Amino acid sequence: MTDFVVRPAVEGEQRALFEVLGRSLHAPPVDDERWEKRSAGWPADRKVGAFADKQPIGVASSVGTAMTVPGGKVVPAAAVDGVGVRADHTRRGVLTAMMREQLGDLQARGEVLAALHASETTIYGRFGYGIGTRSQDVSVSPRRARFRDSAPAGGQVRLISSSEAIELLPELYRRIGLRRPGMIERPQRWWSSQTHRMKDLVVAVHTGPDGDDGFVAYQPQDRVMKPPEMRIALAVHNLHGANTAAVAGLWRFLLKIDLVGEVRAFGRPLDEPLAPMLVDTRAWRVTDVSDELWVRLVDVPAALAARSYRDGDPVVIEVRDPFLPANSGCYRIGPDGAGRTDELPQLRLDVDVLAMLYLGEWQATTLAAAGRIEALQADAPERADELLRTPTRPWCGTGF
Ligand SMILES: CC(=O)SCCNC(=O)CCNC(=O)[C@H](O)C(C)(C)COP(=O)(O)OP(=O)(O)OC[C@H]1O[C@@H](n2cnc3c(N)ncnc32)[C@H](O)[C@@H]1OP(=O)(O)O
Repeated sequence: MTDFVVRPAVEGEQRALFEVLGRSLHAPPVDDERWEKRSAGWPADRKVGAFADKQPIGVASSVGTAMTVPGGKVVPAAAVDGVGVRADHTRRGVLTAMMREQLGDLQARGEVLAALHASETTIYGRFGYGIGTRSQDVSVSPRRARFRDSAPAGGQVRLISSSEAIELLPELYRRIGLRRPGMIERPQRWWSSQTHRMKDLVVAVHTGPDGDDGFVAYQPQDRVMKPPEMRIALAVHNLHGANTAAVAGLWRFLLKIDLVGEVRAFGRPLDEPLAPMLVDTRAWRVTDVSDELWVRLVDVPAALAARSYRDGDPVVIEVRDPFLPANSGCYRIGPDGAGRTDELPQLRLDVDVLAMLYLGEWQATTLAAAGRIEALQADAPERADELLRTPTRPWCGTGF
């Protein structure tokens, strides 16, 4: 029996919904001071609420953004950023009802994709989300990390204050931040939500031949400043460059800072080309690889039409989308683009699996071998790989 209602939140309900979210994520209660800091970044707009006896018991929030897709187009997208259900109301279908309401809202707004960072991998597949990007955490030893003569060099790095960072980074990110599939525009609200964090971070900017072209934000950790040990670790939370030279320049900077025993970087692209730049490749140690962005094709025809495809024989894919059935059907993808077709399918897959292929993270052959794709023609997975291949790994690089 449904004993709750799900509807868009209205003005005045924000704080109670924020509390529901916080509690579901085991955050401390929201006092006035904390709410003061967060309220501007938590408007009623784009919040779906669930209510039982008029009390809020669930929330699903999103922010409007845009995402780069393979080929370089940037499409309207939703960053789904706050989902929680009160612990005494879970497993009764509250999230399912909120997801239905939210996806309907995103469709109405004309958003082609939705994306989120999942707290658990078992939640979102049923709503059509699949792992669209993965990332790695690395630990680098500055003592061992010597760059080869062939590694990109040049450029300058300067430290800036947190108030300069608040001024400069939004514009810099706007110029350099959409270069890979999976990267998203950072709305002003995102930057505002980072303002209080920025004070704890050290920020450095890289300048290349065409001006500022990269930045890194890091934080000292595990401080040991007692002889004979004088060491800290640096935790890198954000490192973006317009090109490989800028990324390499920022890494060179981090790895030559005095008194640093380890540089830990979180959520880096899987194809960050740093290890092969080093004389001792084991100085670059991957400590974790995990799902980064879960992606949902909200409008499958528009999403497939927006990305580019490589040369190769076209493939007909049957997509099953029980949650948004209008997306279901057969699509022909080929070097000239993609669209609906009446032709017989050669591959059959669920919409969450299409999301795994869409940005180029996974190969159709891998997912067919795993039983996630049904190959109705034996060579169709290989042909799909050819068409969908991307020159760089997709990566988001923005937490939300
Ligand atoms: C983008 C983000 O914000 S990620 C953060 C997500 N939030 C959290 O992790 C906070 C803590 N957890 C919660 O608030 C809730 O448990 C939620 C939001 C994850 C799920 O809400 P619920 O209302 O319980 O989900 P709902 O009842 O609609 O479940 C739908 C299905 O998903 C399954 N499911 C839901 N949550 C989980 C989970 N954490 N692990 C495994 N299965 C799950 C249910 O068993 C159910 O399966 P069924 O359809 O086979 O019966």
